[in-house]
Amino acid sequence: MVSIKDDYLNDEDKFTSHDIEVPKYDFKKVKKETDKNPIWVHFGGGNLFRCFHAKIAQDLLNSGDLKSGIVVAETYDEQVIDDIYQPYNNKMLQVVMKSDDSYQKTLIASVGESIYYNHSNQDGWAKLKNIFENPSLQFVTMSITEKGYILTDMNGELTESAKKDITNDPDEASTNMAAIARLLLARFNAGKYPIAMVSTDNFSENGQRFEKEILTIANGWLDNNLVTKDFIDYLKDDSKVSFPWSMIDRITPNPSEKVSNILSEQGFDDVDILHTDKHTNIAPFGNTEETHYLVIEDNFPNGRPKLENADVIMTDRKTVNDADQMKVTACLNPLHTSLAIFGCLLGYTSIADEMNNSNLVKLIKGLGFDEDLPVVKDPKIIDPTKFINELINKRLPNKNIPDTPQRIASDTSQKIPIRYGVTIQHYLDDENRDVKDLKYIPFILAGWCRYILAVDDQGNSFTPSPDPLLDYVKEIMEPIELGTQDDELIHKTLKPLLSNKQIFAHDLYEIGLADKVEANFKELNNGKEAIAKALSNL
Ligand SMILES: NC(=O)C1=CN([C@@H]2O[C@H](COP(=O)(O)OP(=O)(O)OC[C@H]3O[C@@H](n4cnc5c(N)ncnc54)[C@H](O)[C@@H]3O)[C@@H](O)[C@H]2O)C=CC1
Ligand SMILES: O=P(O)(O)OC[C@H]1O[C@](O)(CO)[C@@H](O)[C@@H]1O
Repeated sequence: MVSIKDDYLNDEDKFTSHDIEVPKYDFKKVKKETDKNPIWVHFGGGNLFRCFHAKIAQDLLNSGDLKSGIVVAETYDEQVIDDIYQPYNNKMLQVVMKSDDSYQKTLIASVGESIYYNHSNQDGWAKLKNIFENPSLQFVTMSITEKGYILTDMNGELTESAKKDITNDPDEASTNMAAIARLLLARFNAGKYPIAMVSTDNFSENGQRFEKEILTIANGWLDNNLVTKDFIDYLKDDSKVSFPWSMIDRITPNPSEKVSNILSEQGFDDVDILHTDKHTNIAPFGNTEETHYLVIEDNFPNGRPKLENADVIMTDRKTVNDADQMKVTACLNPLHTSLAIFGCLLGYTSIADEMNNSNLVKLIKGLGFDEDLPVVKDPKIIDPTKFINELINKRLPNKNIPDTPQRIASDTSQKIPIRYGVTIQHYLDDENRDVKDLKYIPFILAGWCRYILAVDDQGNSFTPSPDPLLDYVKEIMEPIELGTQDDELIHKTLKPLLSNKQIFAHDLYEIGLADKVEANFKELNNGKEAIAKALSNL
């Protein structure tokens, strides 16, 4: 048997005899260097980070392009640090699930430090502040999920926590954005050192959103005389603090039981999957796909390691944005989310299995090729048609990837405006197109309304995936049950939902799309098996 905790430097054979590639560097030296000269901090040490960012750092440590390891900071889930990072000396096993059914396994040791960075943990609170006061720090990356950036409620008003954060001492910060702004304030006070703050979360213009939220906090502090105007100038000065935009793509499902069992059969010891109290699903191993893209705006005021040597595409903001729009608003995520919604409704628990349903394939091809592709810009660095074909023909059907519609269905309310709203906007902006000609997008939006009923196509109830707006939308849909066909009731019930710009990016009544959504909803809600029927008639 081999364990992550085994000494890969002195007992490399133990790993290689189990087909596990080991780091080419001494992680203890890397740890020392991380303590002395930190370069890279990452917020949100979840599965994507472990399988993607940490491997990039490993490649750079292997090639000598990076000397110190990543400092992982968790603001949210202390169990991730206490149970998954610390007991394994911050090491993990990356499993790449290839389409030929094989696994490529790599021991990753590129995390030099892991910290629970939350006001409730004063040690971590002080430690990360110290790291931000160090001039050597060059950049931060983040994968804290879309909801990690939220400072406002449904009405666009600051949440209670955000209000508290802007009136309180920065050292009392409770939201992620205020806790990070506190660190930038420490860096400013230590010597106005430069830094790049790179969001690698899955939403368009992520750098801009990140910057806006940090400035919301900082301006609140200014209004309350907690900081000086100099601090705001520092944050706004691109040569001091930059917020590069990024596009990230690598399907990284939660650690799967199947992979755990296979690893165990192959003689690997650390296979227990942890389901934390805060709903992170994480393990000493991470499972991911082979295909991956990371595109980052090259704006790093304090320098950076040669990320391009680890396959990262470094380019200008416009190209990042085009690549991101291509992926998040057109060629991947809208397709993924529609498979998530209809997969849950049809009782699927595997994305790959859904790809054997010709009606679902017809749906995502119609959405991707007929509605999204014609209005999306070619980013030039990645060919959109090739990308979408690779997704439909190779990535989604890969049976070796244990991805589930339930995972992708989480937080759908947060994803809809970007995944469908942007394409809708393109149709509204183009005088040669009519938004009313859209067929697949209204059908999918109606599918989500049907999903909120939490009853599948066989009439069985299911538990919807976590979503910050779930209670709100469930209450709206309360008057409707499976089989409701009363036009007036459907209209009255859906009206507050479909006119909500926070969720749909548009008032669907104002733009003339709501009638279609209501009609699609009625069809999808016409009793048992109505969804399968509607899909086949599409
Ligand atoms: N998993 C994937 O395939 C990909 C994910 N992404 C992006 O990365 C994000 C994270 O994905 P995973 O690492 O796979 O998820 P995960 O569930 O494995 O980990 C989520 C991480 O975010 C933290 N987190 C959760 N809620 C938070 C909150 N409210 N505030 C601060 N931190 C919070 C968790 O503690 C954990 O570290 C996604 O939401 C997406 O934006 C992007 C491309 C691929
Ligand atoms: O819908 P989510 O939760 O952002 O996840 C989407 C999935 O597709 C991806 O965009 C693939 O890169 C990843 O974000 C994830 O595997």
